[in-house]
Amino acid sequence: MAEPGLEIDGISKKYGAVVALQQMTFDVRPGELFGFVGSNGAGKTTTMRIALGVLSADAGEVRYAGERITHETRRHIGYMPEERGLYPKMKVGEQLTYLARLHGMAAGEAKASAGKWTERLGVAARRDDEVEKLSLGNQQRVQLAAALVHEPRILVLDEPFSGLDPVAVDVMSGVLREKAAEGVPVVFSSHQLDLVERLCDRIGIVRNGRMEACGSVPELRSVAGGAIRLLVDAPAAPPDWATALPGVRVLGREGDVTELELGEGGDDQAVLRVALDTGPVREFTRKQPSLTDLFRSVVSGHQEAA
Ligand SMILES: Nc1ncnc2c1ncn2[C@@H]1O[C@H](COP(=O)(O)OP(=O)(O)OP(=O)(O)O)[C@@H](O)[C@H]1O
Repeated sequence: MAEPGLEIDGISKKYGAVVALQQMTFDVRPGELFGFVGSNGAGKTTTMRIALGVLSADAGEVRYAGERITHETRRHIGYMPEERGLYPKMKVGEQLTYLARLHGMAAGEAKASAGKWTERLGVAARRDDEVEKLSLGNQQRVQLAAALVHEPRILVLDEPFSGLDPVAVDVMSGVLREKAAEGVPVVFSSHQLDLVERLCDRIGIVRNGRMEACGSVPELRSVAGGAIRLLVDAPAAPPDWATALPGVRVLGREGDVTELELGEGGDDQAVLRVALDTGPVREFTRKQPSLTDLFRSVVSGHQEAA
């Protein structure tokens, strides 16, 4: 069994009559980048707040390295809250140094760490500016620096990528990969599913406060099952070339590319032979469902992906 990292075990939470979490369970292993995805209101922020200890659970347990998480362990979590929590009137460098000191770093070490992370996140030139004078994207870089400045052993980030430009996304992705490579369990929530698919080792899909599906993208695909789709680029083929094939449903055609779904009795080799009979075949590929397709299928409760 893999070494335990951050474990969320059977967490339930109600806000008055609103059920926010029902037996939420998953784990983030050391060195793993875990993507936490779900519709608005699914329960991601609530889970993260409970992991951090700013909110208490009605039931369940959060563990780190096999032990129930305590006030002391929580000091080693780097957290990026959804509602961002910087002091707008404080200078970037001073603020980061202050936050590192709050987490127990010595003065010199805190200053050096603030310097290192502003450098790494591309905001070193803004160190002496007040946070409120920075653009939103740069404030977000500082917010990530605030989560990292005390060199945490666990990273919990609530939508760290929202509103970032593509370069900032690359910087942020690089830093998260680096922290994971150092053995830190990293969990972040996001609605940017392409990015989550590219970046994460495993993904948890949340629906109505429950973990509905959890695993790597190939694992999620194999659980979802579903029909095989083919893309066939046959430039000389007439528009109806595939309509009479048994077990084949034509989903659409864009330019020379026809998208097909194989059902009962459908045979990809028969499709290829018929396509070749029409002339050249430039592309013949199986189309894998993307994380967005899998998400839709889990959230809507249907196997059919868009
Ligand atoms: N302070 C609160 N008081 C009452 N209900 C709340 C409170 N915070 C969250 N909720 C409710 O709990 C549920 C889970 O919300 P949560 O913010 O955890 O979802 P989320 O997955 O982070 O959503 P989003 O993607 O929109 O940020 C929702 O039904 C929400 O309305």
